[in-house]
Amino acid sequence: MTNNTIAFIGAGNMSRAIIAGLVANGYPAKNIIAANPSIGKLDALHQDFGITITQDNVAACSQADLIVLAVKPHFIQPVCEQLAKNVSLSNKCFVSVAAGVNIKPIQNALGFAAPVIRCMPNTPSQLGLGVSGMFASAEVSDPQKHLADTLMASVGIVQWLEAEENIDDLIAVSGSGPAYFFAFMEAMQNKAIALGFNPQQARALVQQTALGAAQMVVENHDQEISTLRENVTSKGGTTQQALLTFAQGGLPELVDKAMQAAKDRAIAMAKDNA
Ligand SMILES: NC(=O)C1=CN([C@@H]2O[C@H](COP(=O)(O)OP(=O)(O)OC[C@H]3O[C@@H](n4cnc5c(N)ncnc54)[C@H](OP(=O)(O)O)[C@@H]3O)[C@@H](O)[C@H]2O)C=CC1
Ligand SMILES: O=C(O)[C@@H]1CCC=N1
Repeated sequence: MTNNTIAFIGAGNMSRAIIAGLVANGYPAKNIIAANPSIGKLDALHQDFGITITQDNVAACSQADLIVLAVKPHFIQPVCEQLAKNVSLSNKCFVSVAAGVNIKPIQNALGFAAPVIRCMPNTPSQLGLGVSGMFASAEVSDPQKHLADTLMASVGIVQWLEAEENIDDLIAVSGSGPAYFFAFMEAMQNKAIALGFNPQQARALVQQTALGAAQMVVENHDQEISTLRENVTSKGGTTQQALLTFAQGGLPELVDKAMQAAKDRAIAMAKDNA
């Protein structure tokens, strides 16, 4: 498996996160190549992980077995058309991490029914704590699926999905999800500062509380999250008042609406990128 060459097209946040995980898990840096138009992020990847870098997508893909498409969604089509024109693509498998770009338009841009895997990771992948949803087109072989699984398992947990449309559901939960928690932490941090803590204290209080709460969920897997919440909530106490305020403000409905909006946006993007 580690003999396979993996090319990353686009050297931004997601590529960096996955490359960091791969190298940390012992994938040979000499078998990883990243391509990006500007040189700064490439230089950093070379220095930090020892991988091969190039500003030429075609050169990166020519030797690759697995090609990770990690550009913004609107660049997927032109990048695939460029590769189709200039690289012999038979026997190569594509992993697209782009939100809102379905397999069919990727295959259309590549000019044939290429093996394509949709993958929806998230940014905690850079710590090895990611979640990746994966869906493989019918053309993907078992060894290609295994290689893609190895790739993403190096940065977190992998969930193979039954239908491509489940990727849009997963984006709303775990793809965009880190930002929901960051937004909540930002709001808590702002109030902590308003209460008189300095910014460093406010951040320390909020981040350790978030980390502790998440770790409690992880370690108490036999308990419902609602039970952990109830354990904090003394009758007639402070937490109860805060939670009542959340409920009166419609927090559960708001979360429902926000996640639905993320899913709807993924579907709309897929129509634009069809
Ligand atoms: N960020 C996230 O939380 C998640 C992102 N995704 C998906 O991952 C993809 C990448 O996102 P992210 O890494 O955050 O984005 P970034 O903007 O960090 O990275 C995209 C990179 O693509 C490069 N690029 C632009 N045009 C080309 C091209 N023609 N050929 C090769 N490289 C090119 C850019 O280079 P330059 O800067 O030099 O222009 C940039 O470095 C998106 O499609 C997004 O939907 C999926 C899950 C989570
Ligand atoms: O916001 C986005 O579109 C991407 C996909 C999931 C996280 N970031």
